[in-house]
Amino acid sequence: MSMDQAEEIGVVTTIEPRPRADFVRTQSVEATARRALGYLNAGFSVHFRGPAGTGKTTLALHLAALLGRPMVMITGDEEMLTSTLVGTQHGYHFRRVVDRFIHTVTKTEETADKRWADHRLTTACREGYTLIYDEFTRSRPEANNVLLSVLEEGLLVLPAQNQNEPYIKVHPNFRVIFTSNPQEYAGVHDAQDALGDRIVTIDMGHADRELELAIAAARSGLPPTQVAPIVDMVREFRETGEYDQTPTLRTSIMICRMMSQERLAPTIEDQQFVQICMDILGGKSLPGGKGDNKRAQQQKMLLSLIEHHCPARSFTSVGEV
Ligand SMILES: Nc1ncnc2c1ncn2[C@@H]1O[C@H](COP(=O)(O)OP(=O)(O)OP(=O)(O)O)[C@@H](O)[C@H]1O
Repeated sequence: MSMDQAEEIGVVTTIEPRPRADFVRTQSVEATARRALGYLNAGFSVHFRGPAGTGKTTLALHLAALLGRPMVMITGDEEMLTSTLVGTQHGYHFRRVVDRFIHTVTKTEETADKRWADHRLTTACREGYTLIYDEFTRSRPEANNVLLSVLEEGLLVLPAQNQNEPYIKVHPNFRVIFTSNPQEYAGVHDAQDALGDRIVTIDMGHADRELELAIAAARSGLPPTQVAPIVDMVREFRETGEYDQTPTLRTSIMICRMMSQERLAPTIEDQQFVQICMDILGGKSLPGGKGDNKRAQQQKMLLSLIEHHCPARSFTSVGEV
């Protein structure tokens, strides 16, 4: 049964967040985490806003682990409705009464009631869980409006269909950690002013060199000396602006993990290493049309970046280090 199907019948799957063993804490990460935790402890919800691959979701999960409450997660999208967040009525509940006293008579009475099922927001508000609402600006503002009274008055107003319970009082431990990417151009709605006014927004930029290096080393298991040329190459590529899709932290992690798996040394002499870099870095640009030499120029630029940061014979293979 999928998570959505389970929710349809009123079972919300929660996660017990645990600190990740490979979570990297540099001074800059600690400083952002401390700031955000201060707001959360004061009863506010926070919003990490920044481009793709800047560590927003990872930090949100880390903070959820520090809050020590069960967690539910939602990812915003265009199809999101208030009922997807809050809950809905589903199926029929049948009741049958059979008259067993007079054997010759079978009296059957049937009633059918629609049943209400809480969805993730309602469960989190009721139980005081942490809600991570990833990419919340992909949802239409009308769907998110239900959060206004949750965050301001501490009341979750339930739809009229749920006649037994018009609203619930939000548990004092309930918090939301939002993330959004303002650079996405497709299917994103500006965060409504009213919602933005109720949450603390912290802007996240691309990781500094120290952080990118530490994350790429932690996620690949390679020593920092092996990771440094890759991180420097990706960072220089990022600065050129010569791509259609920004090479993020994930680009550094991918190349380093491939090096670790294939036991490759970061040198232009290694054909397999060069091919992996060309695949991963080259994929950041859209293919040019026939006769378009943009692609050829870009490949030349990438090769010279590789040569500059990973020159011949600068390293032995990973296995020999
Ligand atoms: N402090 C950290 N420690 C370890 N790994 C990290 C850390 N921050 C980010 N990462 C890693 O960097 C990558 C990008 O991070 P993450 O997915 O959190 O970014 P994001 O900003 O949420 O991206 P997107 O907007 O594309 O979802 C992931 O592989 C993540 O595991």
